[in-house]
Amino acid sequence: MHNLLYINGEWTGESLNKLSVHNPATGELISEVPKGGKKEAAAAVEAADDAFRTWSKTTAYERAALLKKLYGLMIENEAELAELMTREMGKPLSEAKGEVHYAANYIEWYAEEAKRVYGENIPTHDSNKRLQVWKKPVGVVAAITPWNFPAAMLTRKMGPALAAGCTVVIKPSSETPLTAIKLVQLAEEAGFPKGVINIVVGSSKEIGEVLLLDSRVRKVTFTGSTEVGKILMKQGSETIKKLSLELGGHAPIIVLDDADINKAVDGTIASKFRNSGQTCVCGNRIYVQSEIHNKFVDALTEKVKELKVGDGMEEGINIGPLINKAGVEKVSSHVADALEKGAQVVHGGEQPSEQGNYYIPTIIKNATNDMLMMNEETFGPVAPIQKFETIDEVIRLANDTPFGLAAYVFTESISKGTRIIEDIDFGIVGWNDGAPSAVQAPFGGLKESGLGREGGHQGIDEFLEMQYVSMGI
Ligand SMILES: NC(=O)c1ccc[n+]([C@@H]2O[C@H](COP(=O)([O-])OP(=O)(O)OC[C@H]3O[C@@H](n4cnc5c(N)ncnc54)[C@H](O)[C@@H]3O)[C@@H](O)[C@H]2O)c1
Ligand SMILES: O=C[C@H](O)CS(=O)(=O)O
Repeated sequence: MHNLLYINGEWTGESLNKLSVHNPATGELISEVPKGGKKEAAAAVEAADDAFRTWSKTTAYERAALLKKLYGLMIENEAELAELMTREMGKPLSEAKGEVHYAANYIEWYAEEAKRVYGENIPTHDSNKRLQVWKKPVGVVAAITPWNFPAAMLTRKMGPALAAGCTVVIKPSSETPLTAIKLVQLAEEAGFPKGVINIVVGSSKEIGEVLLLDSRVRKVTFTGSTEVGKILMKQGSETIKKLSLELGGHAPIIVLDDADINKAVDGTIASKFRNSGQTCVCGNRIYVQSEIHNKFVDALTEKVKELKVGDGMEEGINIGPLINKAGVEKVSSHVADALEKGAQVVHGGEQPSEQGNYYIPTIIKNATNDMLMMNEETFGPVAPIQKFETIDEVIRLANDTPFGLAAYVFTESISKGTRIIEDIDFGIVGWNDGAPSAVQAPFGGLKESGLGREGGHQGIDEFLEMQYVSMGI
């Protein structure tokens, strides 16, 4: 099967100009994909709008059956999907296999949630009336996804949208379109009717304008940078789009003096270095209380030195390449800025060689709040450590950011942990846990990290409208 666009049940786009997909580890050309634009986006919206009339009338059980078939096909194709992800995005194969299951589990979870969309009976004030709340699918959904989790960020949207009875137009990142196209191929194989699922790859500005400005698109669900999220919010206001925004983060990791050092080190590594530090929930700044500071730095350094850097297709690799040269340049500039402002490199702090988009997993100490990496997403394998004295101080430091996605607290004290978590403004908190994400839990941020939640029973509400019905009898 070629890598094409999928619109109204047809694989199309052969005659269009192509965009190239390269392996970030080797630079090799993996595949070419048609570069779609306004025309293809408009055709996809048309197809999704037509299909909505029938798809929205299917039963929850019919939709659940198709989602379960797609789940089964994803698991059957785990190896191919994982290799595709590693080759187009760079993450180690072991992480890519994990993402296939994470992504498939969103499909399975929402196959069941489809059957639990309940309305309400409201106690009437008038014996001649009956009051009810009916739930209905919102309509045509545009799903715009990032490159760092090419499968999971798509199924976290596609799963609930389809389960609710919506139709979808997918716009994946041009860095990693192949995984998304493969998932749509599997959806076609599962038997989803034509027009229910459509995918358009290409000019994000052109495609985005169509998806955001066409009134037939009733919902836009976006995962990506806060900068782009703000653009989409402005565009969506033209037709009052329902919006879900899963945006950037800048997670603090807080380690108190009474922390279990092993939990704190293992949790920091899980949070910081997963996907080579290219996740929205990565710890971006590490605050360590003064008494435990040196012990924590030594223990973390010892573990980080064991992380192996290389091509994610090789056995035993923990840190793959960053997505592209720009990613490496951003990490290097953040490290250089920190060193200029007085930080010290404990381990790493450079590329292993000029070849490939690799960066050595890095530990930096004596970080201070004026450094770029303490304020902007580094999106790379760099762990800056700043010492603190009091709980009030670290709550102020943690909250001093426009972001509010994830945060991590390592303490064995129930009272201290509760006090900190109550006072920090983040949508997701790992308490002695560096990997909190789970399909059954609501994922999302506060402040400039986004709007709405994905995952959990809350995630399907983003694709439903409620209708209040007052019935005279
Ligand atoms: N909160 C979350 O769940 C979450 C998850 C993953 C990544 N992210 C964030 O995403 C960012 C990294 O991903 P990225 O580099 O792909 O982000 P990005 O914002 O550059 O791109 C995300 C998607 O938006 C598209 N896009 C870009 N400009 C657009 C426009 N004007 N109109 C329509 N679409 C447009 C891109 O092509 C891509 O498909 C980081 O900030 C990371 O924190 C957040
Ligand atoms: O990068 C953002 C992803 O949502 C991370 S997670 O795999 O969902 O934790």
